Amino acid sequence: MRNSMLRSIKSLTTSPSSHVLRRGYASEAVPERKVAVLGAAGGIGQSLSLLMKLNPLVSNLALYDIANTPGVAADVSHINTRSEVVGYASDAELGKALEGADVVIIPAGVPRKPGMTRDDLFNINAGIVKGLCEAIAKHCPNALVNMISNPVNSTVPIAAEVFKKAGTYDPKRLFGVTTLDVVRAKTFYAGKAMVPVAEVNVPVVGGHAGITILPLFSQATPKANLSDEVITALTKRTQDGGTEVVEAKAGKGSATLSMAYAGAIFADACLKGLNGVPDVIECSFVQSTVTELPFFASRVRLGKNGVEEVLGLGPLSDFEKEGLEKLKPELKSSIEKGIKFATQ
Ligand SMILES: NC(=O)c1ccc[n+]([C@@H]2O[C@H](COP(=O)([O-])OP(=O)(O)OC[C@H]3O[C@@H](n4cnc5c(N)ncnc54)[C@H](O)[C@@H]3O)[C@@H](O)[C@H]2O)c1
Ligand SMILES: O=C(O)C[C@H](O)C(=O)O
Repeated sequence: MRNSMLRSIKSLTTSPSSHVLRRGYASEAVPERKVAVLGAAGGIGQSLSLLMKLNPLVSNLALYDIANTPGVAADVSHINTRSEVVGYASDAELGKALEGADVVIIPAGVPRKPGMTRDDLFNINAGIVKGLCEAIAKHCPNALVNMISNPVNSTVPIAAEVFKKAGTYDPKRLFGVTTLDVVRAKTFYAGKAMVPVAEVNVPVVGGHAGITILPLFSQATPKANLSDEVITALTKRTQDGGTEVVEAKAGKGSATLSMAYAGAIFADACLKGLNGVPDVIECSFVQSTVTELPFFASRVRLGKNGVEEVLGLGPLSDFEKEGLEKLKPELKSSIEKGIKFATQ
């Protein structure tokens, strides 16, 4: 389909039945914000598009995929919330999808099957991410980029190199989405610590694959007196959380629903930061000087320009210090693999 506008339906901005809109418009002016989802018709993309349609901070939602976009865009566009939804279905329409975007979320690419590592996705996903980032550099160089496509430890460095080559790189605007690791760590911790899950906070640092995922349960709140054995088991479960889902889905892909939830939380934090909401803090895989590695996930303060501040690791237990040293060689090599791919 050549026409770039597959579906464009303005939401019912005056509908008295919309609680979301009443909340959004009652007392404060909400700025216009465009969010683009690249890979919007996929397992993550569909649920994430739904969740972004429910977000009152979004005024324009651009849904892009190389397959099945019209149906997803038409479907999501019928929801009576603030944002206007437009679907874009081919490479020729990617520029229009990106134009004016404040936040670009990328869940495009293939997922794992049982027995695969995230790095096994590199050969296909590296090229997909590179192409999409070239288009971002051209059409919305100032957007905050939320990279979901795996292997995140390599796709973020690929994006950075593409942007450097285009002369648009701003490390404050590039994020690897590691929120799902935090979501899992919170859930698993709450179960063992017997505390209300909604009150739990756990930083997760490092990267997003196996042992590079390092949850800092010594800093978890509310505090609980968990044994070393339980902490070791919680750490392993968090590191293997993706594999747990891949195996349960038995060949039908990897985490999509929990990832969409996590992606929506992270994009919402980016939008809040852009809108000047103070003290918005999330963990993310960003350019970093927290360790000697050029990219590293840690807590990040978000603001009007993206990353306001990359926060340090805080005090680590001996177990976490050991985990930190163990993860560095693997993370380093994944970062270097991404850089090499993009610069060759
Ligand atoms: N960061 C994380 O925590 C996390 C969590 C879960 C999954 N993932 C990763 O997210 C990616 C997507 O997973 P999924 O389950 O949604 O896969 P999926 O196969 O269900 O969906 C991927 C979508 O990407 C689309 N696509 C492929 N090439 C594209 C391109 N060039 N431009 C636009 N769209 C394109 C496909 O058409 C498809 O609709 C995988 O790489 C997966 O490993 C990351
Ligand atoms: O495990 C995967 O392959 C997908 C994702 O990275 C996850 O953590 O669920």
